[in-house]
Amino acid sequence: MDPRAAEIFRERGIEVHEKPGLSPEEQKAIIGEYDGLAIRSSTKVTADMLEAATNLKVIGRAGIGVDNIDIPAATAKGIVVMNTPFGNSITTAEHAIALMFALARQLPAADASTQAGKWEKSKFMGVELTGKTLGLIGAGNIGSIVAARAQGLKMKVIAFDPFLTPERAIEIGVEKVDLDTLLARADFITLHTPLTDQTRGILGRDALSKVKKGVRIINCARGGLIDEEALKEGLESGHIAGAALDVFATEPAKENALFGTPGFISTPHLGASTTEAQVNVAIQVAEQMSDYLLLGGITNALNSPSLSAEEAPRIKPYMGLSGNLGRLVGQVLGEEIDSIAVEVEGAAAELNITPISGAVLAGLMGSYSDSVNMVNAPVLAKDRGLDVSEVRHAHEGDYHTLVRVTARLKDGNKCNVEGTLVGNANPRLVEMFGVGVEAELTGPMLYIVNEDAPGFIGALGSTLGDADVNIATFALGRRNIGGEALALVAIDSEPSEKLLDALRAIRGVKKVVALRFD
Ligand SMILES: NC(=O)c1ccc[n+]([C@@H]2O[C@H](COP(=O)([O-])OP(=O)(O)OC[C@H]3O[C@@H](n4cnc5c(N)ncnc54)[C@H](O)[C@@H]3O)[C@@H](O)[C@H]2O)c1
Ligand SMILES: O=C(O)[C@H](O)COP(=O)(O)O
Repeated sequence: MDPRAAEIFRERGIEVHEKPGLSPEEQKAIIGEYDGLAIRSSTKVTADMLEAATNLKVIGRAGIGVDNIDIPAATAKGIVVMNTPFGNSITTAEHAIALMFALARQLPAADASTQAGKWEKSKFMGVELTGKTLGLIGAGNIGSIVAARAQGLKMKVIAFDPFLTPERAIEIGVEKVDLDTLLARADFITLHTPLTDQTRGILGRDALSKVKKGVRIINCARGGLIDEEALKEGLESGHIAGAALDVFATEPAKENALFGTPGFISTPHLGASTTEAQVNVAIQVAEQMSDYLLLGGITNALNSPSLSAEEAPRIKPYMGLSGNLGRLVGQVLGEEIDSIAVEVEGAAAELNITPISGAVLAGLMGSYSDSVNMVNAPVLAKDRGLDVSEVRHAHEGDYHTLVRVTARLKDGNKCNVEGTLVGNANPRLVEMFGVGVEAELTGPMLYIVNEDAPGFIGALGSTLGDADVNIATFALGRRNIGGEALALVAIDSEPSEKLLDALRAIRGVKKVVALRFD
């Protein structure tokens, strides 16, 4: 990785250890010490390695492809995975074009022959690119840059990409076609898709049997996209005139069946290897990871919503409020919850709602599992079949800003809690289950539901006093005189089971739940 990455981490006050060339076992042995991991393509981040990553918060890929990272395993551990999706795209597109020229004019073989003193002028007859058809498989960032360069070379560009909209195809000047049409028409084929379960082997034996005779194939994306054995057979039979691979099914490719095949050209995964691209991705990955570790800003994450470093400080107090509202609902209603709605009102409606609902979920799911955060909470919630919806109300109600969490229970009933920020900074519960009650949710607390009758507060005070438990704050609310009342009592020490039983035995008490907040 370019040294600028380490410089940026250090400039921002983050200690950096550079550890090139470690074996997977050595990586696993030390990963537990680190908050962040910055990598290129050769580091494999497996579920096994992540098991030992007890402090890891973020993985930064200085590059585009993330097929070397087990993202579901990282997500399950609450680790953000980021890449730098644009930093090396021009460089990689240029490499694809370079390989296309190299194939058209057999440059590597001609160079080797000339330097060997052979002067084989008649052997190296080439083909022109002008007027030829280039087939793009994948027309995203890199594919569209390749298209623009190829159009400059007067090539006709056709593209197979199921996610390419007709409007975008017009914008980048390519004809959208299906894969079979591309295989039948293209004089040159270049691959620019990620390696996924859908794209693995996209140029397999069957597809390679359908290509136009004399086609030349370029792969600067990922090795697993092409069946290398079938490609070799196609080159040997002469049906395929040439192939240039920058990437291989197994890397480093120190041995490969394709080596030495006529018409075959290779480079050692150099697509992103220019000074400019490496500086770009190093700067981006270090800035993004530092923003996350120091400010909570999230950019280019593959498993978490974005949150700019500028917005993160404005959202931060809401995260505390929302996390505690989720925690309150989770601790009181627990397994009864069927779905959750997160509503924001007033000033909160101007903010990005996704991290707010993520914090609610993290608080709620934290009452069922350990090590829950915004990254893994949505996955854990989905696993439990918990539906989550988000609603934004621009109008201001009784409070200038409000977050409301409504839990729909399995029996169909709905319960809601609401909170605001006092002075835009201090989280405060303002309503619980339809009862107005103002409380700061902090530390150990007791939630008590009782019949509104004289004597309850005295009995509660003496029961806590007898157990030597000090009351920090006390919030009360009731539905109506003599009806159901609720109390939220912050206490200075954790309540024992014996104390909870004693509280439950007070006359008129219907429910006592011990709560814990950050
Ligand atoms: N050789 C290198 O050094 C190098 C450098 C950078 C990137 N890469 C590889 O290039 C890939 C593409 O990068 P990008 O920035 O263009 O990504 P991108 O996400 O911008 O574009 C990928 C395109 O592939 C399309 N796609 C997805 N599934 C497809 C399918 N089944 N069939 C056809 N098209 C499909 C997507 O719709 C998208 O348009 C990366 O994922 C990475 O693996 C390699
Ligand atoms: O996906 C990418 O960005 C490229 O494959 C670059 O990989 P590298 O980090 O090995 O240059």
